[in-house]
Amino acid sequence: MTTPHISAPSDAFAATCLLPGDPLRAKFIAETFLEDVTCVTSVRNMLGFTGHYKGQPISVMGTGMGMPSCVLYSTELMESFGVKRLVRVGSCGAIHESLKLNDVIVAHSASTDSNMNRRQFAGMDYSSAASPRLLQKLLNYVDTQALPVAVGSVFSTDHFYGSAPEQLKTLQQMGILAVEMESAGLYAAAARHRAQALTVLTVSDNLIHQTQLTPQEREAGFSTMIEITLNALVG
Ligand SMILES: O=P(O)(O)O[C@H]1O[C@H](CO)[C@@H](O)[C@H]1O
Ligand SMILES: O=c1cc[nH]c(=O)[nH]1
Repeated sequence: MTTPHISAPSDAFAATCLLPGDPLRAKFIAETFLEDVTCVTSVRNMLGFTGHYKGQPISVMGTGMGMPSCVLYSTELMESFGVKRLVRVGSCGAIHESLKLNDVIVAHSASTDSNMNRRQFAGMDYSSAASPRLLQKLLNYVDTQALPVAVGSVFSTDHFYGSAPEQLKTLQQMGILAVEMESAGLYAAAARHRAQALTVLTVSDNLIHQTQLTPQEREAGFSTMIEITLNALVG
């Protein structure tokens, strides 16, 4: 099976696929956490892998940055490779006072300044929400293990460098935890394909205190988030 952006056998992916933005984070996750790993696609260096975690098949593939790229790869994975559970494992900029660098967030919903979802929703505002089942699975695991994970709404923006101070203030007033660039599109694409999606994030930047992780930490860090996500999914 070949799609414009993924070249792999039609059964190359597991039904559950982790989706980091960074393809090198996908490689790190595959090599660090999965067993029996095969690299199944590398078109444009957007690396995808399939292996096993605690005996269960799991794939991991980069999506690139922003909603157009993430929705493109997610759509091909759902339509042509049988992926049914899509779990974004990304980085984000925290805007909530309670959050510190490296904290883990689960996004139950995602607002956006993008027009992508409106274009597919007859000009109306779609309510982008996580799969209740996946969210429940993750929260059950987190509660059982008493892990400090924040649950709330995030903001998926088209502009990494475009956040005006007044926009951040508006987001804070609505209780948004953090800013990232994909979840609103991913949640809507999954709904359209009757698939399940969830986003788990690690705080890489604090937009209030102007602190941030290094590029190396963004590529190869985030082990806490990955372990929580994998253990929740196979539990
Ligand atoms: O670390 P990833 O998963 O790429 O996620 C965040 O990082 C990128 C911006 O640096 C955007 O894709 C944003 O959503
Ligand atoms: O989209 C993102 C991702 C990480 N940090 C940010 O500030 N924004």
